Amino acid sequence: MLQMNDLWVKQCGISHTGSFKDLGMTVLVSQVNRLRRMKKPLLGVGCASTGDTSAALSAYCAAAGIPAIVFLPANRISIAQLVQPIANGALVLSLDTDFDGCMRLIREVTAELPIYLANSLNSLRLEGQKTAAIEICQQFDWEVPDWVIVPGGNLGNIYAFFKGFHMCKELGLIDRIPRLVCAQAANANPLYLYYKAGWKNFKAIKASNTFASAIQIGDPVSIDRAVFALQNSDGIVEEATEEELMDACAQADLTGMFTCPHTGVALAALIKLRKNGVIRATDRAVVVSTAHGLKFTQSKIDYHSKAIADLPCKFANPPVQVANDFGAVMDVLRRELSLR
Ligand SMILES: N[C@@H](CCOP(=O)(O)O)C(=O)O
Repeated sequence: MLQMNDLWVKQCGISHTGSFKDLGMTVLVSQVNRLRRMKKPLLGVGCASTGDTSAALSAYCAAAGIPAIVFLPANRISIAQLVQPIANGALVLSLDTDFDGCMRLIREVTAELPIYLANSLNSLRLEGQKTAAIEICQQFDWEVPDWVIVPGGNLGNIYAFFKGFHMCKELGLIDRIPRLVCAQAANANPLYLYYKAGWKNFKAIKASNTFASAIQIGDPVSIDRAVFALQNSDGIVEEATEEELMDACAQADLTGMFTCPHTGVALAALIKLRKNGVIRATDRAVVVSTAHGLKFTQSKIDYHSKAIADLPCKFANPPVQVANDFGAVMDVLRRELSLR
């Protein structure tokens, strides 16, 4: 469909807690562990989260015996993401606000109490996350891809990728930095709007509901870093509607992947940029897959059951209800298999 022969997906979500957040959180929690051994007075480590950061923080804090405190927007994250910090023994505050509200609160709280802030405005996180960029270079034997497409919400990750590529270039391991694309959900697109306005007058927005709930963020903490990364990599910002991102996920899953909606946003951006000729058929492009699709089964079930209002769900593959009867089963098989 895209007629590309050098297209890759960098799987950053097939990891211990099922998202790329593991890369940076191991670095941050290791440092906190060291601070505690040095008897620095820390009550614990805290974050605001849309579900992945909190899962990573809780897991590594549990392993290190450090109290974790997570602020989550009530009813805005998946069940799988909610149960991760609960199971790992974190103190979970489910707040009647969105992610941006949680972020404001945790910043106020950590200014008041000796709780170490674990969101990606802490550069230790980005030091860990940048290793994905180094790995991409290494996996291509230090040949730089033309494009790297990263979903963006709080916007630390796009900067972490830039940092990783920039470091490789400084070290002489690669000769250029790939063009970065930050892909946002159209329902949560403050960076896209800023880009379209020629980087003039950034305005935080109220993010609307999106299936890509982990990037449902209207006031990203790393906005300036993201702009720096994009401006210094001849970067682009693209957006994807709910229909585009869910269709892109479903199409990708047909290849054997099991994508999360945020990866769907990046894939939808790729499809658009390929269709309008910005990305060429022969370009080497890497789409960053940020989380495991198993964290987002409800939206996939709803899609494949065609149970989403106003979404045609073009690639739905609903299960066929059949009576417990040999003839009925044979009829279905004959009908369905002739269609595939
Ligand atoms: N998508 C994030 C939101 C928090 O962002 P972070 O960059 O500060 O970790 C999440 O999973 O919580």
